[in-house]
Amino acid sequence: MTTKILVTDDISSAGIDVLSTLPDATVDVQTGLSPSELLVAIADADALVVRSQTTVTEQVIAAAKRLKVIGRAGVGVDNIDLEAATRRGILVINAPDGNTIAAAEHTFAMMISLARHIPAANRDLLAGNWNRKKWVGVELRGKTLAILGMGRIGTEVAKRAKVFGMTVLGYDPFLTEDRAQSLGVQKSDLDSAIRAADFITVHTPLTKETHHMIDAGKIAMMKEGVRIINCARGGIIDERALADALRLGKVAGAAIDVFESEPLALDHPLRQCENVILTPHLGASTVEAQENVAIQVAEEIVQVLRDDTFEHAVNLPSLSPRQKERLAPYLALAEQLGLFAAQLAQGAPSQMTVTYAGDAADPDGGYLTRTVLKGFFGFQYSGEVNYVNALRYAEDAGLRVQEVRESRGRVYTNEISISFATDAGSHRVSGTLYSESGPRIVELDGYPIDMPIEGILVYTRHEDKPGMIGRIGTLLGDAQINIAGMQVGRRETGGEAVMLLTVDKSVPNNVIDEIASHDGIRMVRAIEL
Ligand SMILES: NC(=O)C1=CN([C@@H]2O[C@H](COP(=O)(O)OP(=O)(O)OC[C@H]3O[C@@H](n4cnc5c(N)ncnc54)[C@H](O)[C@@H]3O)[C@@H](O)[C@H]2O)C=CC1
Ligand SMILES: O=C(O)C(=O)COP(=O)(O)O
Repeated sequence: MTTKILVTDDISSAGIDVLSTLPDATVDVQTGLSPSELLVAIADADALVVRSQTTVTEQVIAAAKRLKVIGRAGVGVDNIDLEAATRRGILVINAPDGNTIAAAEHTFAMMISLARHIPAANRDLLAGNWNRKKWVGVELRGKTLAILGMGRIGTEVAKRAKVFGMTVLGYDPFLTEDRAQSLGVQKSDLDSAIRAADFITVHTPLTKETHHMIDAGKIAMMKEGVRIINCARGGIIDERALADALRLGKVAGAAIDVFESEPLALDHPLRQCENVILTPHLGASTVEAQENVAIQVAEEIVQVLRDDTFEHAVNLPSLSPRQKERLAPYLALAEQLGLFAAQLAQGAPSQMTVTYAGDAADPDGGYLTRTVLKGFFGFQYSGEVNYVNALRYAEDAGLRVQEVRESRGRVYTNEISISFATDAGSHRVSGTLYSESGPRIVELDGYPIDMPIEGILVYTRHEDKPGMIGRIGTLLGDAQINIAGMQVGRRETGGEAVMLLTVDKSVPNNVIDEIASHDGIRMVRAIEL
């Protein structure tokens, strides 16, 4: 089946060229689709590429039967229902730095235009006037600029403001004192920054926390005659409150590139204000930025479709090449242990502890735990569970997962252990990775075992008395099931013993039931890996 890459917003042809390099793929460019047309177009798409115009709702995601990845040729992903995509295991990637300079320069253009009334003076002159007195502006030098959100764009704006001789206050929970100092920015809290500022510019994403971060209450705290710029996202500033403050003169001017609803409605109150500069979401609209973001996102889409690799996922932690190399061998071990644990469990556990010890304990952004859960829930939901949605499956199942890291393994140089309890009992399964023989199971419910973690296994816990192993062997033999390998263990003579067998074919339920009903058998599980 050919791969379909659906592109629903205008992206640079440089990006389309990159997408077209994927063998056996069709690049289907359909811009300006209505919501119902999008539902049809997305149905058989493997990848979707958008900018800010396409709204990727839960309904769109539900209509997509094959979608693996959504690429955002730009930064903000607030037009994509991330939660719905994550639940469906769809990777969302963006192009985080391709348009940084374009957005920072647009912000600066807006700030200077506000300070010097350039658009209004231009309009006035074109109307036939020559009003030199009317358009006297202010200088940026010596003024205080508050930057709310000191990420990529905020930082570039700060650098430029410093060159213009401005005092820069930065508000961002992730701005460290050291970083602020190195940029010549004063780290500030939100209220102090907006109280002190002559100019305020926002550069956060639109989230629940930043929605209406600037509202009527915050505007009331600002200096009379403050000037406000929003080249980040509509909704960070309450537009109605801003329009009121502009009309009253509390805010001397506002330059707005992005709106709560785009395109901006004809009767929107900001259109009625004199002292505003409005642009139609042009922050990223430079030739250079559009090439950058289109190429960046297209290259990643091609990589994801080709071999599942990516760098800028929004809903999955990205790993450095070094981390990837280190983790690669542990992925099979973690997934097999998860799959083993799922078949060991009878009933749903509410708590699981995954312990990483020795060489398996390096920080990995939770990647191995996602892998364990992919195995665990993959047993029940097969192809539906992947790295993107594994944590959601755990949440939905009410499973709390705890990670423990120990610098040394109990016996081995690397160990991964999963322990959990259900109504039917507690279990713990541990594995290690031998460089020569791959993943092995090394402990089961407290008993030392050493077997490759693969194939078809039968696990029993039984009374440690003569004849048990023989009886189990006979029952399997009667069912024409050949035993290929065997490990037994016990803690003390005459107590409980365990046995792990590898067998050559699947063990039917009735054979398992027969073994279970045998005198002295306490537990039996068939486990397929
Ligand atoms: N007008 C346009 O065409 C463009 C708009 N944008 C918008 O600009 C936003 C920022 O872009 P980048 O700087 O590239 O993103 P970024 O991720 O590098 O920076 C965002 C910063 O906001 C901070 N932040 C998040 N929540 C915050 C809060 N509640 N209070 C204070 N700071 C908070 C983060 O810590 C981060 O440092 C994007 O999310 C996008 O919505 C981006 C590019 C072009
Ligand atoms: O990258 C962003 O977040 C932007 O807002 C740019 O939007 P656009 O791709 O120009 O629709």
